[in-house]
Amino acid sequence: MRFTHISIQNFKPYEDAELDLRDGVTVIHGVNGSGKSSLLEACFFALYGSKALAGTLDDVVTAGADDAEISLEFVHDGGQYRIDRRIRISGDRATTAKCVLEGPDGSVEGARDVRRHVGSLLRMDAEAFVNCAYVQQGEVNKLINATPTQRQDMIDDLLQLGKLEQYRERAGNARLGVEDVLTSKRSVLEDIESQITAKEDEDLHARLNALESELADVDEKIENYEAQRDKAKQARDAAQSTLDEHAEKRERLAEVESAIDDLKSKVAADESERDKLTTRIRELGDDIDDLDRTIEDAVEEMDLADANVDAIASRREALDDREAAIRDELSEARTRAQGLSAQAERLEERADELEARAAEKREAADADEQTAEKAASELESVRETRADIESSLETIEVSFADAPVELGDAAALLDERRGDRSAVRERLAETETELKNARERLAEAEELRDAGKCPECGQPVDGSPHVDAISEHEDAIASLEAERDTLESDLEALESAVEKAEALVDAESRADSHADRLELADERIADHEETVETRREAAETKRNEAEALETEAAEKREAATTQAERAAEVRETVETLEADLDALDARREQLRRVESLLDERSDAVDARERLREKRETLADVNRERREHLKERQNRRDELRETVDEAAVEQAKSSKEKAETYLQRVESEVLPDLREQRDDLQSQIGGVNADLERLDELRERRAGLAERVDALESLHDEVSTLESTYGDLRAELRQRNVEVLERMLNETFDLVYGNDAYSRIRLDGEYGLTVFQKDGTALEPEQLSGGERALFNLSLRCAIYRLLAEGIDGAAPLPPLILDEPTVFLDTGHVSRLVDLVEDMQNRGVKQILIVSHDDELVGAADDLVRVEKNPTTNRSTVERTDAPTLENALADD
Ligand SMILES: Nc1ncnc2c1ncn2[C@@H]1O[C@H](COP(=O)(O)OP(=O)(O)OP(=O)(O)O)[C@@H](O)[C@H]1O
Ligand SMILES: [Zn+2]
Repeated sequence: MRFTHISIQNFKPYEDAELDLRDGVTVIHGVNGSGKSSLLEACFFALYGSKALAGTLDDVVTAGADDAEISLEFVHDGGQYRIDRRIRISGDRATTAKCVLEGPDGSVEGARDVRRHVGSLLRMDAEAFVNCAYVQQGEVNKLINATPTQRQDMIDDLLQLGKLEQYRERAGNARLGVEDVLTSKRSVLEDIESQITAKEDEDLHARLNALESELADVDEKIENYEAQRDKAKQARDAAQSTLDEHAEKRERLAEVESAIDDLKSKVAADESERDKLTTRIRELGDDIDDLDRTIEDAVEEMDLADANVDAIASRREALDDREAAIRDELSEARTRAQGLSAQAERLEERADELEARAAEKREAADADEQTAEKAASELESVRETRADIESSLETIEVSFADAPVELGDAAALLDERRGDRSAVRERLAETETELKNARERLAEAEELRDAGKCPECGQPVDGSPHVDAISEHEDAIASLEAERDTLESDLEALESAVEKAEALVDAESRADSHADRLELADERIADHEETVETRREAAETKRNEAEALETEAAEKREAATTQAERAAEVRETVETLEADLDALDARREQLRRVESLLDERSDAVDARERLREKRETLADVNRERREHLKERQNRRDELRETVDEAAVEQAKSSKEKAETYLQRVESEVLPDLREQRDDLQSQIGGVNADLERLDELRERRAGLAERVDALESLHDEVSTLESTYGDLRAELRQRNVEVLERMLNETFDLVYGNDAYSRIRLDGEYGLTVFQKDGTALEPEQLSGGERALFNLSLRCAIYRLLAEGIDGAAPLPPLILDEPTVFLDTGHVSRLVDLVEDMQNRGVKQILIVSHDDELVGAADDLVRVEKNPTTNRSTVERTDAPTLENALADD
């Protein structure tokens, strides 16, 4: 098997990488962390999916990417294969979104099916792949530290020796199964044999014979008893029929006798009934005679033409006619009485009404009269008042007789007087002022004169031009004083004149008011006079009207009395007519009585006729009965003669005997015997069943014995098979161990090339021991780090070689993959490693993939692949560089 192409997207540090892989040694190199191991992991993951991962699916998808795709192409056993996987992150989990394996036989889909298919194709699962072909980085001690059992399991598994163990186990299980069946069959066989022995000891045939002869005896007895029983039954039945016959006869006799009694009593009953009927008929005859007499009296009393229906009917018709006439008259009289009563009532009402109106009139007249009286008395007092006013007015007129003015001019006089007075007052005030001024001027002049100065101009004067002036002044004063006095007396006179005028004005105004009042009084007098007159007249008229009304009322009342009297008369007529009607009813009642008497009579006659018929019928019936009676009595006598009491007694006793016998045989003897028979039969059945069972057991024993023999030989075969598988595996393992030990020593010699150790031993239990030159043994763990790395590589290569030589034909091995094998190695040992790789190639390993940055290994490569990581994007790329020739290598140096 060889990888041919790997293509990855978003796988770990790779964004998008592709690489063709060829035969021979491919070395993948690059700096730490550039993505070398990831490239190998991608191949491994492509084959086995999540089983190839230490971590989870999420780890393979480039951080931040949504999905990763891996596609691996390889050739295997001459066929072309391709696996495509796509991992998608959905949510926070990664899932396999696509997984398809395409091969020459079609395609397989789904992660699980693809993994299984790859497992069976390569004959190894993910773990076996790691153990055999893929030496992962830093796993130097894995095989060394493993326990021998783990190693054994691992190598057995790789070499498919596990299958033999499986077969051996299956054979073992089969052996155990056979043993189980064999044991149970043997115990069944033993059980059956002991059952057979027990049955044989019972001597079943002798028992069967004894039981059968006993059964024959019992059967015979039963037959005898049954025959006896049948005879007894016949005897019992014969007696019974004799008894039944007699019983029937007696019954019939009793029937006849009771029929006779019955007839006799019926005859007697009917005879007494006939007697009763005769009495009743006679009584009815008497009743009819009585009725005839009563009817005759009534007819006579009522003066009826005849005592029959027609006479009664014609009389009833006459009565009806009479009644109709009376009723007509009555209804007329009632109407009239009613009319008259109503008239009387209406007249009374009218009289009442008229009287009431007369009373009203009288009341109104009284009221008028009163009003008139009141007006008359008021008229009187108004007249007195008027006289008073008149006299007051006269007094005032008298007071004007010596007045300067006429009545009516007082106001003008007062105005004149007041005008005069104010003129005088003015002149008086002026005069007084003039007087005052004159006096002042006199005083000044006198002063100046006394001071010798001109009293007029103030100039000093000697004596007198101006003495005259003083006297002038004194004259003026005197005249003024005189004028003033006159004015003052004038004023006084005028004052009194004004007062007088004022009194006149006052009197004049009083005279006016008296005149007004006088006018008013006159008006009132007129009013009152009119009232007195009209009211008195009205009262008179009303009284006259009242009188007239009262007269009319009296007339109406008289008429009412007349009509009421007439109504009473008519009512008397009504009563008479009603009495006539009652009399008619009484006549009718009498008619009905005669009618009912006639009915009663005819009923009685009918009844008497019916009773006579009945009596006749009874007589006929009794005649017939007597004949029957005679017949029955003859029959009874015949029956009495046939009854035989002695035969009945004998039949009774023989029936009793037969029944006692039957009772005993049927309820005791026969059931006992039958029980015995049933018991015997079931015993016989049991013995027969036992015999059958014995035959059956014998048959089964033969079958079982055969089966046990077969199982025993099968058990032997399976045991042989089991041990064969065990032996085969041990043998094969031993052979493998020997080969592996040889290859391990060869490889270790090749890579180590040191004389320190003589050899490595791999014992049958896969224990590993290293021997030093001096023969001392060392555990592999005791080796140095580098030695252990070499030892591990040797062991891995040995296993790979063993497998390659062992099974390569069946399933070509995958490429040998070494991840960083040089880690612990010094330069010398790196060249040894190169030798090992060449050796492996020479031994036919087609494809070897090595991750390394060691120059020497790089130099040994057929193909060189360079892995680089972009420091800024952190994305890895892969590229194939030319295979380094020696010159290239030297040139690089
Ligand atoms: N899921 C991932 N997404 C992105 N980068 C990843 C992821 N997983 C691993 N890496 C990166 O891949 C690199 C590891 O690659 P790898 O182990 O293949 O390197 P290497 O070349 O084998 O290194 P060394 O020489 O040290 O063995 C690391 O730098 C790591 O950061
Ligand atoms: Zn003078």
